[in-house]
Formats: sequence, structure tokens, C-alpha cells
Amino acid sequence: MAKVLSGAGLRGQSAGETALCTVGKAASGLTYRGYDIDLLADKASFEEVAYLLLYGALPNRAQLTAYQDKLIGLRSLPETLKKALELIPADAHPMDVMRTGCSFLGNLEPELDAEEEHRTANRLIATLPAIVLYWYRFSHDGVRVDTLNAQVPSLAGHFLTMLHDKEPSALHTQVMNASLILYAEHEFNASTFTARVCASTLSDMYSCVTGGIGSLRGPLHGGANEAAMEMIEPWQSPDEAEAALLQKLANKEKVMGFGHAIYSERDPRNDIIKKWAKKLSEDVGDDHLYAVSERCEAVMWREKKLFCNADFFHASAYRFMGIPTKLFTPIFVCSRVTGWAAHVMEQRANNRIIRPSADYIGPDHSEWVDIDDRH
Ligand SMILES: CC(=O)SCCNC(=O)CCNC(=O)[C@H](O)C(C)(C)COP(=O)(O)OP(=O)(O)OC[C@H]1O[C@@H](n2cnc3c(N)ncnc32)[C@H](O)[C@@H]1OP(=O)(O)O
Ligand SMILES: O=C([O-])CC(=O)C(=O)O
Repeated sequence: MAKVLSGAGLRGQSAGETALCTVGKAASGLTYRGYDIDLLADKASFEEVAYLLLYGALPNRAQLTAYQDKLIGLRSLPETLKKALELIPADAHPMDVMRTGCSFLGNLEPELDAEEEHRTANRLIATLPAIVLYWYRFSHDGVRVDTLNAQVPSLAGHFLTMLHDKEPSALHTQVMNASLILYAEHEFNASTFTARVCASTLSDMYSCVTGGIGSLRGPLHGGANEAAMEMIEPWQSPDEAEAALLQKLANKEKVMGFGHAIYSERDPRNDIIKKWAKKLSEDVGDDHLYAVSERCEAVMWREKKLFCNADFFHASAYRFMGIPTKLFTPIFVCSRVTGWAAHVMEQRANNRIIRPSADYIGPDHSEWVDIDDRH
């Protein structure tokens, strides 16, 4: 399933070792610590997967209960952070809010010693949903949401409750839980590699995660779920979608939510989120968005042999749950923080500063010219 990889962008080069994840290799093509993604998305809770990534093994029931309670206990935001979030304008991008929120928390509760790394990771997992939604609800609706929601055990339910002011349906909680699992970890992708490079200088966890957020934001990476929604939203029928896509391909435009740096034929996460998008489409009585998405998938494969990556059907799934488009990539952050943190810990445990070389392509020798003599 993996491509033959070579060329720019460090493609095809191993940049280190990991025990966390395989991409494009065994079984379904994606495993977390040896567990197949299909199995995890079907059977696990996001908290179980976070525990697996951070502590190295699946928790037993008592460990999982204790871990869920720990995360609930870490959910509340400090008042100073809430005040800072209230200063950010409503037209800011939520990914910028998360970058600032993460960094700001690092000022209030710095990670002074790497021995605190699990505590810092768990604090970020517990607070990132509230960081984005406290700001979003305050700046858009003038509401100061409850960032604790102690009666809602799962992070999936906590996110949706803060967004919609009511506890979500069982279906929405289930889909959100699966989505958080699908996005949790993906080997040496750009944002994780950013976090690892930062960790390799012996920097703190907040800096590593803040850097990861910045890398995830771009539309060639996590930002593609938002960009895919913006692309398909105006299309009212599959035929309209097909015509517009063919035009984009003729213009040599990148089509967001398609293709992958490592997978060659399919992204194993797509089948899973696509199945949930279909179920949600039936649940809300959607009459075109799912059909438009399916047509895009067929056209891109027929024309270019390009397949949907994890982001494409996430767009319609999130829309069917009433999630505003600009909160799509922030959900990815709420999930991927587990992978970033686990990679930071792995890097620290066997560290050498990451410092590759470059092929120099500039002039051999440049003559000095005094400033007043320059053109
Ligand atoms: C969760 C995630 O982060 S998944 C990735 C999310 N990103 C996107 O969906 C953005 C759209 N996709 C892309 O831009 C790319 O497929 C990437 C960034 C994911 C991977 O990039 P690369 O590894 O460079 O892609 P790859 O080597 O397979 O490209 C091969 C060819 O297909 C083209 N191609 C790849 N993806 C697309 C696309 N989505 N739309 C149109 N053409 C594409 C490339 O331009 C390239 O054409 P060329 O040979 O004429 O230059
Ligand atoms: O692996 C990648 O390059 C991008 C990706 O799918 C992810 O980070 O989930």
C-alpha cells in the first residue's frame, strides 16, 4: 500500500525510529502500537487510545476509569487564560487561537522538568477543546461556557456539549469518538515531525505542541478538512460537483482532501469516516452533500487515481453534526495532541538533536561591496 518514495520533502527517507505507529505497512495500513485502526475505531474510546499512546499499553478497566477521572479533573481553564481568550477577536482563525491558548497555558503552568511530561500532556488533552470553544462561544455568542462539564465523561461529548449547549446524541458522541481516534496519530507527518524537532532541542512540551499546531494548520496537512468543506459546500448536485472538479483538474489546481504523501491507493481512515458520514447524512435527512462527496471520490479516482484521505469525508461528517467549518481543523488538534505528546516523550527518551544537512545551491564566492557602492 505504501508508495515508492523519493525526491524532495525528505520523501522516502527514514528520519528516526518509532514504536508508536505504522503507516502504509501491515494489515489495514495503519496501526497504533500494533493495533489495527479498524479495531481501535470500532472498539475503543478516545481516552483508551490516548492512554495507549502515552503509557504504552491499553488500560484495564480500573486504569481507564482513573484516567478518565484524571482528564475530567484537568479540564477547567485558569481564569487568566479565559481573560486572554476573551481578548482575541471573533474573526481570528481558531487554529491561531489554539496556538496562542496552548502557548499561554505554558506561561501559567510551565513544564519545568521533563518528569512532568505526562501531567503536561494530559493537561493539554483535557484543555484544548475548552481553549478553542471558550473563545468561540464567547466571541460569537457572548456565552462563557462551562469548561468542566463533569457530568459528560468523554472528551468527544465534552467538545460537542460546549459547542451546542446540550449533551449530544449517542450517535454524535460515537462519531466524534471515532473521529478523534482516527486523527490521533500518524507517524512522522509534518506536524509530528515539527514537534519532534522541537523536542530534540530539549525544549518544553508546550513549545512542541504549539509548533505542531502551526504545522497542522496548513491546507496541505490538517487544514484540508476545512478546505474540502469550502470546496464542496457550494455544489448543489453531484453533476455540478463533477463539472467543477473537472475544471479544477484542467486548471491543475490541488483538490483538497485527496492524495497522500505515503499511501498510494487508499487511506485506511477514509472507509471508516465515510461510513459514519453516510449514517449521519441519513440521520439528518441530507439530500445532496453526501452524494456530492461520493461523486467527488469517484471522479478523482477515475481521472487521476487520487483517493480520499482522512480529511475528505470528515468535512461532511462534521457538517452533519452542526460543527462550523472553521472548527474542523481544531478538532484535529484536540486529537493529534496525543500523538504529538507521545512522540515528544519518545524523542526525549532516546534523543539526539535533529539537525540534517542541506545541498547548497547558492553562489560559490560573493565579493563584498561597501553599502554606498551597492546598486
Ligand atoms: C490528514 C492529512 O494531513 S492528509 C493530507 C491532507 N492534504 C490534502 O488533502 C491536500 C491535497 N493533497 C495534496 O496536496 C498532496 O496529495 C499531499 C500534500 C497530501 C501529498 O503531496 P505529495 O506527496 O507531494 O503528492 P504526490 O507525490 O503523490 O503527488 C503526485 C502528483 O499528484 C498530484 N496531486 C497530489 N495530490 C493532488 C490533489 N489533491 N489534487 C490534485 N493533484 C494532486 C501532485 O501535484 C503530483 O503531480 P505532478 O507529478 O504533476 O507534480
Ligand atoms: O501522514 C501525513 O503525512 C499526513 C496525515 O495523514 C496525518 O498526519 O494524519
